[in-house]
Amino acid sequence: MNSNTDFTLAIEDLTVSFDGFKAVDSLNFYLDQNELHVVIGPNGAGKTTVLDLICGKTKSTSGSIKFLNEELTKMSEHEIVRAGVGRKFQTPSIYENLTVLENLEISYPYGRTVAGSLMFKRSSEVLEKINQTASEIMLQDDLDTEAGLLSHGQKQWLEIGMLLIQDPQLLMLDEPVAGMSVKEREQTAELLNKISKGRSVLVIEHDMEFVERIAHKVTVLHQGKILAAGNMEEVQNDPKVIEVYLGH
Ligand SMILES: Nc1ncnc2c1ncn2[C@@H]1O[C@H](COP(=O)(O)OP(=O)(O)OP(=O)(O)O)[C@@H](O)[C@H]1O
Repeated sequence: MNSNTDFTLAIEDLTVSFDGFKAVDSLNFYLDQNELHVVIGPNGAGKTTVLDLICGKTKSTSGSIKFLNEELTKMSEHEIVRAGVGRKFQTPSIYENLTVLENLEISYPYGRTVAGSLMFKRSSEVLEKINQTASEIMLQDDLDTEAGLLSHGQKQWLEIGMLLIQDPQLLMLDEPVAGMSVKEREQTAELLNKISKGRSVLVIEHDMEFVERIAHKVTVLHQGKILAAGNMEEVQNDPKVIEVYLGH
């Protein structure tokens, strides 16, 4: 067994059964700081379930998930967010009729409710953080734009910004470029490369061109287990991976 202390995230022997069906089966998985790790694999492989387990949405049947040495399997979803885990789902959950600035402000960790944070007086510190986040997500010129008017890609970036403003040490993204234009994909690749510095990023993705652009490491899941792991080249040339996933 690895020593957990060196990793941002250390998953050991993690299993979840749904009515006897093991969606995740004795999984071992480690993530370093500054690492951008992509999980790929066929439909039903267990990718989303792994993210659900990490963020506490699904409870494990057995095994351990250590994040910065805290055991996540014992914590509620809320506690896991506060411990520094941010997760972006496929469909954006931004507030369409609020501006970009207001969306970012709502997500600032001082206010946990919409009403609470809107009533809070904006301090220069908060504004500075909002501006810094907006430029990171390429929306610095859209602070006063209603979120509903943004392009599909910009909405996805805004949601990433709403997570970034909370300074998560682990950011998880489920198919972040689905539905994006070619240009937006390129910009998202740059964005993810930037934001993996100083934290860990875990991405589920099917678009192999995008995976190639961003991944430091790739893990291939199949039937709840790791089929292969390594850098993109190793994984792409693995006959098992070609057989169950890339060859299709
Ligand atoms: N809450 C649940 N109850 C029962 N079965 C579930 C539950 N969640 C997931 N599963 C099953 O676990 C398996 C893994 O699903 P999961 O969504 O993690 O796969 P995935 O790799 O993310 O697939 P996709 O690429 O299609 O999103 C599937 O067979 C799914 O039906």
